[in-house]
Amino acid sequence: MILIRDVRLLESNGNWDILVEGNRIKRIGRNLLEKESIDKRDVEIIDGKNMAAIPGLVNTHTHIPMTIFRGVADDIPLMEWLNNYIWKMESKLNEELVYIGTLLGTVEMIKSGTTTFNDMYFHLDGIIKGVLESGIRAVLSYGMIDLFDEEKREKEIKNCEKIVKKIIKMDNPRIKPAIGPHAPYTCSKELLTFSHEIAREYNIPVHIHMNETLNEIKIVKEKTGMRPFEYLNSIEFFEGVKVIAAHCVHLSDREIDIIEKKSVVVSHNPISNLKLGSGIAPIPKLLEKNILITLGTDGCGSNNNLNIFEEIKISSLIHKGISLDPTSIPGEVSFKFATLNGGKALNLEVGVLKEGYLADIVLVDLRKPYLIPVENLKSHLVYAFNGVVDTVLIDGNVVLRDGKMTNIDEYKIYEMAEKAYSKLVEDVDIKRDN
Ligand SMILES: C[C@H]1O[C@@H](n2cnc3c(N)ncnc32)[C@H](O)[C@@H]1O
Ligand SMILES: [Zn+2]
Repeated sequence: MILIRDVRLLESNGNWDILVEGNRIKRIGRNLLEKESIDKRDVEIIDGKNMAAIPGLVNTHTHIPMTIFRGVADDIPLMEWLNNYIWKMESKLNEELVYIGTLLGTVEMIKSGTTTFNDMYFHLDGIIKGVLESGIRAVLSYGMIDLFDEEKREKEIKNCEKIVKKIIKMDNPRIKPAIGPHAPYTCSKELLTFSHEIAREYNIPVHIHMNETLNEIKIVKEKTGMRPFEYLNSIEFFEGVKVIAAHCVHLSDREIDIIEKKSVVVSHNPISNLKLGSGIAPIPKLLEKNILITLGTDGCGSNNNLNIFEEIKISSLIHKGISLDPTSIPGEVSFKFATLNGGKALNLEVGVLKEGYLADIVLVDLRKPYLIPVENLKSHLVYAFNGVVDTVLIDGNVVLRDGKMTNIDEYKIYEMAEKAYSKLVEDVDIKRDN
């Protein structure tokens, strides 16, 4: 058991104790050591004085191994970015490079309070290894791209089935499977239909890029005569499955109706959308409907970090700015995007500090200048905090203590990641500035 003592909570005044048993929150109360007559020899005590406890944050859209692509290709449009840089470098990836990129990404996420991420990428064995070692929680999908080629499609389908079965067989509480058709402009109708069917068969979510840029909408319209959400709806893509749609930047009213009617979950990635010049998703409009909004960072090639606190802040400020309405997207709402809503989106009992929920808990040290006056802590976590957290529990295990990873050597990972990066760029002929 672990007892976090004397810690501040966001939703109630004063200090509290949180008792963790196994991988769940057993009790939240006061003087639990006495009340629950816990034998001191059976419990690890964490001193929560001068700390606040918040639910571990949820990042609903990442490509975690892209940490080793960070900074390679800034300031260029999406299609050029994908074709001339990213997809070239990805063709050189292997399990080892992906494993290292994943480790770096999990360290970065845990140190900034993210305890669950929803990922779409390749070489899943490397990602799984990194997730297992780091102690983080993940929903993992194999990113499928067939570019409308039948031979590629068969390969993608085989890979997808293999990985879903492997993750399910692992039966690890911290790793869940999802189905990851990349996007309607890179996946054939058959591959999209396969994705829907297998997601339904295994009752697992679908994770897909949707309506990120005007260009891709034009491509889909030329191919199908419909806008992306209309096209997917026409092949019953949303029937009976939960779809997490990343981006959703350029939407028609009809598409917004489909999102609402089919309970599509939106992963709003404001920083990636800004950095790639894709646009700004109409979040205030979506909030008028019954639509679940969550937050994602996308990959480090288009952000360039995995600090979801930045998405919380900017997903509030940006909409105030473009609507000229400072009451738009209040801080409490954007904080919920990355906590309560993230847990709902992924069907995980995370994102709330509540008895019975999974023990994914983040402790923030309040003795920081930007968290004073502490009374307005809820506001600071949205508008002032830099995301550097102190202690993190995931699935009831302490993975970060006093800002240091407990179970992996972070400095060794930084070295490994530097080597991985040099290997990656030396094999690939991409023009680089320096
Ligand atoms: C899983 C696949 O998605 C690609 N990828 C990474 N970022 C984006 C983005 N913003 N939009 C579309 N695809 C992206 C990865 O580079 C990989 O090829
Ligand atoms: Zn993406």
